[in-house]
Amino acid sequence: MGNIAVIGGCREYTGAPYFAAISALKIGADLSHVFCTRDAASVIKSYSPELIVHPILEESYSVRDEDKSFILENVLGEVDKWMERFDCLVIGPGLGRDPFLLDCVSKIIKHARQSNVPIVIDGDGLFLITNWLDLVSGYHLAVLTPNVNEYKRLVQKVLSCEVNDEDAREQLLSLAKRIGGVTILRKGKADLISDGETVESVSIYGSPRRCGGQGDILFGSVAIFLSWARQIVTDENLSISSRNPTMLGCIAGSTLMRKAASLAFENKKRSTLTTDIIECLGRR
Ligand SMILES: NC(=O)C1=CN([C@@H]2O[C@H](COP(=O)(O)OP(=O)(O)OC[C@H]3O[C@@H](n4cnc5c(N)ncnc54)[C@H](O)[C@@H]3O)[C@@H](O)[C@H]2O)[C@@H](O)CC1
Ligand SMILES: Nc1ncnc2c1ncn2[C@@H]1O[C@H](COP(=O)(O)OP(=O)(O)OP(=O)(O)O)[C@@H](O)[C@H]1O
Ligand SMILES: [Mg+2]
Repeated sequence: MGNIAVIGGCREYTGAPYFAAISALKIGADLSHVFCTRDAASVIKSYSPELIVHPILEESYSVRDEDKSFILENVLGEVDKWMERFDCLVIGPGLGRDPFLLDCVSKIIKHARQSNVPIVIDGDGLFLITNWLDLVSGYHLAVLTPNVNEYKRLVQKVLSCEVNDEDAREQLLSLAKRIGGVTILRKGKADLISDGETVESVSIYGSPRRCGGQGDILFGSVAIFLSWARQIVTDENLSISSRNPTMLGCIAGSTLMRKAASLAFENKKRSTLTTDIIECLGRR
């Protein structure tokens, strides 16, 4: 039922990549890998024996200038060894913004694209692509999942204007079109999703609580649902829909995340945490 790889996790953030990877696993993925920095790896491993953790990324502070190209090659070699086994790459949870690290990640995105592996990008991955749009522009298997701030930065950069909530659907449609038909899931009170062709909205009741990490559950979920939707759409015998698999993945991920958050809130009220929501992913 799919293998997912999360590229993220550095000295500051170890929760975000864990939330994304464990969510994919709990929803039904066979394996979840995490590619992170050395500092983050043993912390992430200690949260769960279920995850496969690769401590291969490096931040500038731990690398001498003369070693950078060698390390870059090494990182790419390690990720490439696994690339063909991945059904989706999840890029950005807790990645941080170190320039050398982001340089490595942009090369990983290029390789994933060459191999036709879908990529879901969030958090610091969005910071990277907002500055280097060519990395995803025109790639139909790319999904961006911006929160309120990340969306604002994307709109300013790509459309050279401010966010227009009066005409939210039209603006999202033109944004997705301008980035060459990538799929964008704009998170908020209602989640709006567009691939530049159509716009869908998911507004089932979620949770009034906003604990950090809910976005990470969401895009771990989108990754696994998108890989299933892609199999269904491409397998003639299973064909139940001609819809864009990235749109289907976003709709399913958003619906499940909101439902799980509402179940968790019924129980834990204001003290609901991301781990409580993850516990509800498999509930009915
Ligand atoms: N435990 C962890 O390790 C976590 C790490 N995270 C990582 O932290 C880094 C920064 O992510 P952030 O999510 O802080 O991104 P940003 O730095 O863009 O901050 C988003 C802020 O906007 C606020 N916000 C959300 N919806 C809003 C609305 N409708 N109106 C007004 N404010 C709103 C949020 O409360 C948050 O403070 C990323 O690398 C991310 O992956 C987060 O995913 C949270 C959990
Ligand atoms: N006002 C809201 N009401 C209900 N659900 C919401 C609201 N805002 C966001 N959500 C839901 O919470 C999930 C995460 O969105 P959010 O905007 O919190 O992302 P984020 O800031 O990236 O989160 P994170 O803290 O994990 O980085 C989305 O699935 C979205 O549907
Ligand atoms: Mg986020």
